[in-house]
Amino acid sequence: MTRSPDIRLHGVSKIFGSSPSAVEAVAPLDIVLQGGAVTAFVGPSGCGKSTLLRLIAGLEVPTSGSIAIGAESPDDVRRRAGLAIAFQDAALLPWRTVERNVALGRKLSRRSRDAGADADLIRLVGLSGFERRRPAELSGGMRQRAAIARALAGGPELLLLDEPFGAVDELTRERLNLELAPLWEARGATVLLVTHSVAEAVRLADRILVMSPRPARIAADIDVTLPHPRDAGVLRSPAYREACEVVSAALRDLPLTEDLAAE
Ligand SMILES: Nc1ncnc2c1ncn2[C@@H]1O[C@H](COP(=O)(O)OP(=O)(O)OP(=O)(O)O)[C@@H](O)[C@H]1O
Repeated sequence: MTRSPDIRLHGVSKIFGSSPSAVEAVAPLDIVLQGGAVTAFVGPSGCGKSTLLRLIAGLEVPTSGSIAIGAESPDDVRRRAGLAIAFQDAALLPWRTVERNVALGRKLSRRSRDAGADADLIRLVGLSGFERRRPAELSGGMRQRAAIARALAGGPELLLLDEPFGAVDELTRERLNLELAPLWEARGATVLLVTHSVAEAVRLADRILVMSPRPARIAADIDVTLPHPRDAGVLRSPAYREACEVVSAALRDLPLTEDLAAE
């Protein structure tokens, strides 16, 4: 198994629109995100987390700076289907059934995996029996789970998850957290996760970047050294509670707005 390459952001910023109504979403950022690791981004609503993920996916163009995934640009990686995205709004193709959406994820990646693996993924995300349903016939949480199965079906080296479990009930979310992690770990994939849940970030991530209010800057950079798999035993440990407290404290320490920070 070859480890996925590091992602390097050099002076990356994003400003939407132009003066006087310009919105600075991301302040110039220099970061290296380790290949093969899970990095979680947490921070206040609207601080620029999704924009950062969209920049790394090549779906937005930085206003300044550059992004490299190994020796490639995000566009190169996206074009050869080396990255997969599961965003909040679960963009499935509405005219395709669950199984055909998942199969598309596999086919686009041009990797030779058999269709049986798709069925395993559909079962894993709890959608057995719903293979022939179209997105409109599913609940919001089911659509999110189908989107995750589709994202994983291509065996991407870079997986971008933006609040992927937002509409999923707590029990299913816990099960997915536990069962999906081994899939990307086995493939050595790099995972970037945006989440509003501190518990989920600590459960899944090797590193947590706490983002400041807009424009996004890195307010805290926290390594999570808990062992994998992070099963019920780990979740009951004092070390897990301690890690959650460190992240919560970093969030509590954030200024309410950028203006307050400057005062
Ligand atoms: N296409 C766009 N055009 C103009 N402004 C945008 C665009 N996309 C995002 N923004 C603005 O950039 C800022 C950051 O948005 P972003 O979606 O990245 O935040 P977020 O941290 O992911 O928020 P949330 O946690 O609520 O999903 C917001 O003020 C948003 O209104």
